[in-house]
Parts: sequence; C-alpha cells; structure tokens
Amino acid sequence: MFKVGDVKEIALDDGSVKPLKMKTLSLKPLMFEIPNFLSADECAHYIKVAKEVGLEESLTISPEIALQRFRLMDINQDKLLSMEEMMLTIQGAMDVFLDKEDVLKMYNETNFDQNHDGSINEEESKQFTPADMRTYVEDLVKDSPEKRSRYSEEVWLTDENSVEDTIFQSLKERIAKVTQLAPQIIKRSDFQVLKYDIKGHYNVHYDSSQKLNIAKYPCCKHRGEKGCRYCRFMTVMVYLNDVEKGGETAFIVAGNETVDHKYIFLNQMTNVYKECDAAMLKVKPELGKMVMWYNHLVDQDTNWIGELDENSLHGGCGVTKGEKWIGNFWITVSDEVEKDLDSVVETTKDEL
Ligand SMILES: O=C(O)CCC(=O)C(=O)O
Ligand SMILES: [Fe+2]
Repeated sequence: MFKVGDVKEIALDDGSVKPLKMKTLSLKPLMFEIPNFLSADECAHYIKVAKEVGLEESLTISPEIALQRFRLMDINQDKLLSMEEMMLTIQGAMDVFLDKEDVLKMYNETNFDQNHDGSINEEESKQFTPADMRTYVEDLVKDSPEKRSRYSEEVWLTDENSVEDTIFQSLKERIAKVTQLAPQIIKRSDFQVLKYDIKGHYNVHYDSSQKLNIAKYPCCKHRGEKGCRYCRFMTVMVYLNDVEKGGETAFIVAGNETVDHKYIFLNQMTNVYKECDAAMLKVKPELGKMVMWYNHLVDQDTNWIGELDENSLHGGCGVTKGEKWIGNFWITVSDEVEKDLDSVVETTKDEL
C-alpha cells in the first residue's frame, strides 16, 4: 500500500492554499515526513511560549535508581570486570556513555583499579561503593554533557497552560487530519517542546513501551503516572528551527529485517552522539518539517495498538553548531479500541 519515496497530497480545510505533501520515508517503522507542516510564524510561536512557560533539564535515570542499578556487569562471568564491561555497567546504571580513555582516566584518578591492570577484580570491587563511582561519573558529565544519554531542556504545553492558544488548538486539528485519527484522541495526547544547545543530543530509545504483562501494566492515562506503560501509538515530531550543523533524527535500524538488541547494546550503537552516521535513516532538521511514525505495529485482531515496532528505535544526533528546537506530539491510546472509541463519544458528550 505504501512505498518508500511516494508522495501523497493532503488538502487542508483551513483555507491553506497549498496542500501538504506527505512522503513515505520508511515501512519499518511506518514513517512519513511533511515539509512546511508548520509556518515560520507558528514555529516561532512555540519557541516563544516554551520560553515563557520555562524549560527544565530533561532527565533519564534518577540518582536513586542509578544507585540501585549499579551491579557490576560481569557479562562473561570470569570474575573480572573488563574495560568493556565497566563501560556497559556505567551505561546501564547511569545512562552515561564513557569510552576507554574515560575509564582509564577514572582508574588513574581514583583507587578503583589498585593493581593498575585496566580491569577490576573481585577484591578491588569490594574496596569502593557504587556511590563512589556515581559521584565520580556525575562530576565528569558536568563538563562533558555529550557523554550523557540525553542532553536537552524541555517543557510540556498542556491544555492548562495553552488552552487559550488558538495556534496550538489548530495544530491538533491538523494532526488529526494527517494521522486520520479522531480529534479527541489527539486532544488527550501530550505535547512537549525540546531545546538542544551545542552538544545537545538524545541517544537511541523507544518512545513507547513493550506490551508485556498487559494486565499488570495497563496503558498510562496520564504522563508520569506510575505502574503503567506508555502506549504512544504514534509520534508526531516537528522541527521548529533550522539547525546550523548536526541534530539529525537517526533511525538506526529502519528497514532492517531483524533487530538484534544485544548486538546493538554491546557495540554501543545506541550512542548516536558518536555513531550518528551509522544510522539506516537520518532526517535533517528543517524549520516547519514534521515527521511522524508508528511506534507500534497494528494488532491483527483489534486493528488497534499492537506490539512495539522494534524498528522504531531512534535518537537525536549531536548538535554541533547553533541550537535545535523540536515539538513532540505523542499520540496516546489505550489497549482497547472500544475504550478509545467510547472515550471519543464521552468527550464529545462533555462538549455538547
Ligand atoms: O531530537 C530528535 O531528533 C529526537 C527526539 C526524540 O526522539 C524524543 O524526544 O523522543
Ligand atoms: Fe524519541
């Protein structure tokens, strides 16, 4: 039905003269781009509102969880933590991507590697605590934010802080039109503005959650809710400015037949700050351009949100000149199409 490279015209009913041009970028994940989805004025508007509401640093792993996760990863179980294993330990616990030189420097500046052989044996591992290592790594990334898994600032634009904002309301209508989803589903999704400075980036991740233990972890109704999983069926992302250099969005395994997570992890392929060029598909940030993709496959029985699409792994490459602003619209649904359709009816009733 879709073919990579195909362009489909979508006429808007809002008086726009030109139809939008939607190009298919990939089938795995199913992904499209629409240039000039937002005008320069609209982009400037979101940047202004984001600044007014106030941006905050984007976080990944909280310091408490980092401490819990610090179990030394002796992958080959030889009771010795090699350089690579130490790099993966720090990555898994703190979402920080060190290279060999950084680990050697850490060993030189601390007493972790007492016999100076470049690895940590059982005896040495008992001489320091996870907290010692965390303190060292936290200090290191203060000056080297490019080693973090994510370096950006963000703000959420919600109906509370933006309900009067007609530009924001019209964006939702436009998204409903191009995604062909009910406006009410779009309405309860989340919109976030992100800013990246130089060295800003976001290493590889999924925007949604795996469909494990559905009964135990139902779809979250609200962002930040605990004990649930993200059901972000689609991501709609708009670039709000032209980036002088860098800042592409990288889909590292787009179009691949299989996705080997172990290989990706062990080879540090998730580090798009360093490995951006290795990605299968890269999208260049351009003012007003929108990209949208499905984070999930379609369930054959329900015709609604299915398994996570493993090919949707992606990240934001490092900004090397200028700054980068984007808007993310996460289309959030529930597991059951009936529930979603009911809520559509409910919301419509509320509005009458
Ligand atoms: O900055 C980008 O290009 C990607 C951002 C992203 O993946 C996210 O915010 O979830
Ligand atoms: Fe993302």
